[in-house]
Amino acid sequence: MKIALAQINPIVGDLAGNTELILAAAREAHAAGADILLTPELALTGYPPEDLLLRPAFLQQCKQAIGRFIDEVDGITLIVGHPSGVAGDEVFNSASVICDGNLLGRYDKLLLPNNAVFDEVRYFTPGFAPLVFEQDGVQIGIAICEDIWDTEPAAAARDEGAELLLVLNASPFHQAKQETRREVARQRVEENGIPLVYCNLVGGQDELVFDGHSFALNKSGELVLQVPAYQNQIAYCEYIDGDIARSDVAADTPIVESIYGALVQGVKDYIGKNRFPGILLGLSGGIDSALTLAIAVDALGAERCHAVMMPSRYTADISVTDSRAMIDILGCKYSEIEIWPMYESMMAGLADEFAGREMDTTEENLQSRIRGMLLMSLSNKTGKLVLTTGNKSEMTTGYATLYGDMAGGFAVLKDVAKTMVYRLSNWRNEQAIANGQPAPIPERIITRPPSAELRPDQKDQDSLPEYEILDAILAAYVEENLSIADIIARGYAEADVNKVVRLLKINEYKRRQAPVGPRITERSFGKDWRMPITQRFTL
Ligand SMILES: Nc1ncnc2c1ncn2[C@@H]1O[C@H](COP(=O)(O)OP(=O)(O)OC[C@H]2O[C@@H]([n+]3cccc(C(=O)O)c3)[C@H](O)[C@@H]2O)[C@@H](O)[C@H]1O
Ligand SMILES: Nc1ncnc2c1ncn2[C@@H]1O[C@H](COP(=O)(O)OP(=O)(O)OP(=O)(O)O)[C@@H](O)[C@H]1O
Ligand SMILES: NC(=O)CC[C@H](N)C(=O)O
Repeated sequence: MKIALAQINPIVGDLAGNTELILAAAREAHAAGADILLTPELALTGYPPEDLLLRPAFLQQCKQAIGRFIDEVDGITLIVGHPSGVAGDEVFNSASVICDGNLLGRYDKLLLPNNAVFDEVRYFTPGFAPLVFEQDGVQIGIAICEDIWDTEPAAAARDEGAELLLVLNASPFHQAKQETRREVARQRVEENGIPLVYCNLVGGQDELVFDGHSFALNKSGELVLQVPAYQNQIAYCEYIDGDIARSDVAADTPIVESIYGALVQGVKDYIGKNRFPGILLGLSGGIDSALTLAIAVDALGAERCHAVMMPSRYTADISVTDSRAMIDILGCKYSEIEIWPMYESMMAGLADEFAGREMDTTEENLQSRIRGMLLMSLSNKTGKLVLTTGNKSEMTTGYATLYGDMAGGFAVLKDVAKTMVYRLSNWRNEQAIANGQPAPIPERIITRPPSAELRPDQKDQDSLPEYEILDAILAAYVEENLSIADIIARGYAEADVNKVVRLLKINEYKRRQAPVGPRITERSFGKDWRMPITQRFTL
């Protein structure tokens, strides 16, 4: 029995397009001799459909699409993920088994994740029974994503006679997630002694990135199929003599490469699925905007990227030289716009109001806001989306200007700490050199000390702890959820920990106004960070 896994990239809410995508996958898999086509979780709607699930018309159309699968899928058993039910009543997260004009059965997801980025209890009623169906004399059980993260659903399917478990998934990426998934799946295989096939989505959806990385484990728990990350493709494995035979096992993707891939996929799909002609960004000669541009060019091609250098009196000559050098390598559209005349004009307009007051961050922020305004004006005129460049360390400490460098539509590095910005930049350069291409990020952009260049001789580290320390404290507090005391007990200076946590707390309002950006860690400042802005808890 040949099983096809559709590692596809549906668009949330595009029921007609996704239906065609699934039908095309069924035709392709059938032509390749497959007996079964397994799709990802909620393949019909894309994942997560969020409050679309509350709209009666949406669920009604999902039902019609299932009718089309029943009418049109031919010669292959389709296992398709979709919502079922009636809005306002019971709605299930389901998988239908469809073959040659018949609906052989419907499975409803038993375990609904409601942690981290998941909200399934808001939308779905849990199912209550396993589904096991027969194909070519083999008893096949079904599970949907979270179902395999606990023991019972797989055991229930095995108790019903399943000899093989097929799992539909919408499992978003974060650092090292693939190892975790495989380990979870391996435990189910070990407990039940049956092989498992895991089909995951690929693609970006707002802040989530699905890396694909579909796989199969044989009954000994060995990896016998692994589909490469971020590839939109149909993969195949064979169930022979009671087990899955070894087929193509793609090598694991190293962490830095997998994060870079997630950022590229996130940008590509946000821009592509929202139909923007391209992107704009402010290129400063610093590492954050340089890395953001490299990612954008990899995602969209140089011709869809427009970098704008906006020097001021405080911009070092090397910032302009290095920006031009980067553009020479990447070949994207580039403009230079002097901001000092605008700054002086704004300051003249404010002179009476500011009379007798010292210079402070107001003037720094004004430069940032002029740049933000120029980029947004170019966006309005050209239809291109502005990418913001702030990283997670800056989003933690509030080291960014509202309506200034935070102005834009998609925050590429929002979940990438500054230390990871360096690792990604170095990796991208090394990868280019290894492929015989010029390194996209000029070396000096990586080696010079970071500066906002908003006043003379400014360096980020004048006002922030060293990034190594800042990022470690940030990861401990945000991702590991440790208390201030726990982090100090790890050996960090009390003053540093207190400073970082204080900055984190007082800047919640800024994060709430920030654009979405791809999630790459176990806890990003997105759906999985829901802190009150107005609050008094201090530990
Ligand atoms: N709780 C609250 N809820 C809602 N709004 C609140 C608020 N607290 C202040 N605000 C508002 O926010 C304003 C302060 O925020 P904002 O105007 O952004 O300004 P602010 O946070 O005071 O300053 C921005 C900081 O970011 C640094 N920066 C700027 C640009 C680029 C970079 C870089 O390296 O990338 C760094 C800059 O050097 C400065 O330290 C207040 O004036 C007030 O209007
Ligand atoms: N001279 C400039 N020209 C164009 N854009 C700029 C300029 N200066 C700052 N920006 C924009 O504002 C963002 C914030 O940059 P800033 O230089 O203040 O700090 P940063 O966080 O160190 O970023 P980077 O590493 O990109 O310089 C930059 O990434 C860039 O998009
Ligand atoms: N969609 C789901 O049920 C995903 C939940 C699962 N824990 C995962 O992240 O892979």
